[in-house]
Parts: sequence; structure tokens; C-alpha cells
Amino acid sequence: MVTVLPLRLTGATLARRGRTLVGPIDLTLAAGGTTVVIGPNGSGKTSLLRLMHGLQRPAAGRVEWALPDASARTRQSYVFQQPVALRRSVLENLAFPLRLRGVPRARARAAAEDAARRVGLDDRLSQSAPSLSGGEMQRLALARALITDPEILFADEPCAALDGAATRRIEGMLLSAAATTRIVMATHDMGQARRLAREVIFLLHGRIHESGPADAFFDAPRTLEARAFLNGDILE
Ligand SMILES: Nc1ncnc2c1ncn2[C@@H]1O[C@H](COP(=O)(O)OP(=O)(O)OP(=O)(O)O)[C@@H](O)[C@H]1O
Repeated sequence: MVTVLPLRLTGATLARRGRTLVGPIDLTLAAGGTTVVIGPNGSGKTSLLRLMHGLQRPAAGRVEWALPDASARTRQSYVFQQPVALRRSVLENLAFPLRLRGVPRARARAAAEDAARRVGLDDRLSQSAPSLSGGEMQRLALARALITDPEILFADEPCAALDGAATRRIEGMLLSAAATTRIVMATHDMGQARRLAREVIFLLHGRIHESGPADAFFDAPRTLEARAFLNGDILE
């Protein structure tokens, strides 16, 4: 199968007004499993996801997919920390990415209904999406991001501000999506990171401080800083 992976970052930095927010980053994202990006507030989790997804061009270094950027772009989705919904119905929101890709109206509608059923929003199809609750909105955002069957999904704190039940529901969606979609997500919730991650990237001050298989990272972090972070200590 032709695939966009691996994604390779080589000395990549993201900058705003001359200030480096993240990087230089060197990493290779191969196929399979979920990568969880963790680190203190302001350590650069969102910036790293944006850099990988191509929301911003690197100020230095390279961000390269296995396919040309134009094809790579159509095979990835991004869920923002604060999801944005179109001022349209739940059904139209779900159908939108398919319509953008030229899927005929009836087929897009059927797929949207099916997606809504799977995430428990089938009784909300005609409700205006901006009026959904926080948990419902996150489910909508995730279902909309997955409806194109992306090869890779970037999710920035997809459970921020959700209660335990809503969080578990989103985690369930991520776990089933992970069977076919490579996931890279940022989270503050270490329980969630343990439940979902195959691989961890621990950021500190905009750089990768430690990374590797999740089990090893959580059982025996190599660096003092990672140990301190997992203990909930403040890192300056
Ligand atoms: N548009 C911007 N302009 C200037 N600085 C920015 C911008 N976006 C982010 N930053 C800065 O970049 C650094 C990293 O921010 P980022 O949002 O990537 O961190 P984070 O790890 O996702 O934080 P949090 O856990 O609080 O969401 C922070 O110091 C932040 O203030």
C-alpha cells in the first residue's frame, strides 16, 4: 500500500516572530500505534503537532512525508484542543469533509449517519453543532476527523475539560481508530497516556527530552526530569 509514513523531522523548528517555540526536533514517525506527546504547560506539545501536521512551515530544518505534501495533506486529520464546528447541523458537519472531497451528497449523508450512530450522536443529527455540550462536541470533532479514514490523526488534548465518562468515550473512539489510523496526541492526563500510548514523546522547553516505548518510559524513565514530571513535581 502507498503510505504517507514515515514522517521525518530533521532539525525542524517552529518559530513566531523570531522566537523558537519548538525544536530543533529530529524524529521519525513510523507506521503503527499511538504516540502520546506529554510535557509541562508551554513545553511545546501543540506547536509540535502543528509543525508535524503542516499547519505552519518549519523556520529551519525539514518536515517530510513519504509522499509529496499535496497527497500527504489529504490523508491526515487534526482535532484542535477547542474544536470548531460549522454553524450547521451535526449531520452537515459530519458530511462536510466528504463533500469537500467530492463525495456525492447521498453517500456523504449515509456515511455521516453511520458515523453519528457509532459515536452516539444519531439522535442529534439535526441539532445545530455549536449548541452541543463539550463532550458531544469532542465526539463530533473526532468523528468528523475520522470520517475520511485518515492515515494519520493529530489530536491536541482531545479530552481537555471532559468528565470521566466523556473521556472514556473519546478514548474508546481513539482505541478503535488506532486499528487503522496512526495517532499522535497531546495529553496532560498520565492515566490516559498509559492507556493509549505505544510510544511517548516527553517535551521540555520545546525540545524532545526523552522518547521511546510507553511501557519503558512509564516504568523506568531515564531522565531526572521525566521522573519529576511523572511524580507531579514542578519543572523549571
Ligand atoms: N502564536 C504564538 N505566538 C507566540 N508564542 C506562542 C504562540 N503559540 C505558542 N506560543 C508559545 O510557545 C510555547 C509553546 O506553546 P504550546 O502551546 O505549543 O505548548 P503546550 O505544551 O501545548 O502548552 P499547554 O500544555 O499549556 O497547552 C509557549 O511558550 C507559548 O507561549
